[in-house]
Amino acid sequence: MEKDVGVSPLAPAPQLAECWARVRGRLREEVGEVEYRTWLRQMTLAGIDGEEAVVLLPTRFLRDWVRGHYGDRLRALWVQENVGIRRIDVRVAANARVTDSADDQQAEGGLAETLAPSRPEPRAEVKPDPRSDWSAPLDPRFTFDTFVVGKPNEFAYACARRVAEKPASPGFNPLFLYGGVGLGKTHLMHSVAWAIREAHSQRNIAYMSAEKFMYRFIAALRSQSTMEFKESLRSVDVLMIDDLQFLIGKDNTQEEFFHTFNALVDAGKQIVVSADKSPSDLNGLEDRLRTRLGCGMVADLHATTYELRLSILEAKAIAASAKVDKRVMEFLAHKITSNVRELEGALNRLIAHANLFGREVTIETAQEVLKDILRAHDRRVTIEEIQKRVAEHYNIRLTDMSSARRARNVARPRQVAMYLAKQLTQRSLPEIGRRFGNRDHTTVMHAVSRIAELMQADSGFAEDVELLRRMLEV
Ligand SMILES: Nc1ncnc2c1ncn2[C@@H]1O[C@H](COP(=O)(O)OP(=O)(O)OP(=O)(O)O)[C@@H](O)[C@H]1O
Repeated sequence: MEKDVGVSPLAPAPQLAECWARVRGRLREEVGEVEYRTWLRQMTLAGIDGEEAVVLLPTRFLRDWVRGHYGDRLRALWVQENVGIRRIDVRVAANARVTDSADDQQAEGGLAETLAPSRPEPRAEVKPDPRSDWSAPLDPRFTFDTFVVGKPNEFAYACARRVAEKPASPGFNPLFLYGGVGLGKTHLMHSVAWAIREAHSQRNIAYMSAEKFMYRFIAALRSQSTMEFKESLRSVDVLMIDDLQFLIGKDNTQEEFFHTFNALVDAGKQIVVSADKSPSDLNGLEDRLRTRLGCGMVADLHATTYELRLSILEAKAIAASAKVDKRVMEFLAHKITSNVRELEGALNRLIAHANLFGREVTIETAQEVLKDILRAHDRRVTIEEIQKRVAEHYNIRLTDMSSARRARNVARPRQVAMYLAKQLTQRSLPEIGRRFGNRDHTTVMHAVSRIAELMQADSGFAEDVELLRRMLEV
């Protein structure tokens, strides 16, 4: 049970209100508009209790969230106000009401009207509002308009569009989007949510990461409010869970998700899920859940092509109103191939550099500014590629990389490949050993030091290995 909030403000209300407005304003600047509106907008100040400022929120969930995520900042900001506050207490408001209106005075964080002990209010039952409680903030940059479509993602994009236009249509429920890291799954999910929100503002959309889903579920178990949890979750029209792979191994949460999933699909609600693998490859997910996830539309976001990467860079440069030399973008699209997030990060860094020095970035400057990213990328060559290149170079069969043959003309190239695998990849010695016909890690260690020795002793051999390294790094 919550303590009753019967706190009297020490400072006169107008002064207190000013302090509180400053605290809120600074927090708003720090966390950004989207985050502020999602979590903090409904805070009200109950008053000051000795050295403690008492802040109210309308639901237990919001209270826990604000306490856990913003409690320290709130305290620090209050301390800065120099009115003797040392602690913050975040509580559920006795007569809280959840409001969705941005204009609402109380929701905008005014001084709570509930303070005066002389005016006891009955404790209202706070119904969790699925929209403000459930959904994580949507990134305003992640819309269909800003999503660049190319061969690798056109199918996923078309499916997402279709779901946004006609939620819960047969064959598209659930929509399961999957693909490697940073290929646009979250971007597409947010786009679907924005589009549905725009076309059907009355629909309740709950978008959250699987991690958040689990957090909420566990919090509900702890506070013995699982019924409330289930009811509020089942009242949404569109449930979107990002990074579902997080539920692997979390059996209880999977179970809950499975029931929610069934209840929503049976009620004709749309589910959209993203993961890093297809349902059939998500080992560790219960079979029945896997089957259900795969029975709607499954769409893969494939690895990007050079053309798509270049188009994305062009679009992002335009969006940032930045002029970036086409050759620099081509260089980036060529070099940074693994994920779009990293590509975007590199572009942003170059734009910041150009702004700082007031001149356009050249390829040479890009190489210098992005040294760390490019180096990490260069190292991302696979053991298979190394084996293939080295086998070709020494004219031996690829299978000899893993065979038991010990003849010098085979064993030496194999050692070179092991040496390069150690130098150019992040793999451990045992892992490298496994890829070379299940050899022991001491064999790899021996190969690495033997090749280093030979390179010291024989400059011709050293040049040969260096040449191979350069070829693999391109
Ligand atoms: N096709 C695209 N067009 C425009 N931007 C894109 C595209 N694909 C990815 N991005 C951008 O790349 C970044 C990473 O994308 P996103 O977060 O959606 O990836 P993800 O697949 O969800 O990654 P993770 O596996 O880490 O969850 C975002 O800034 C997103 O806007």
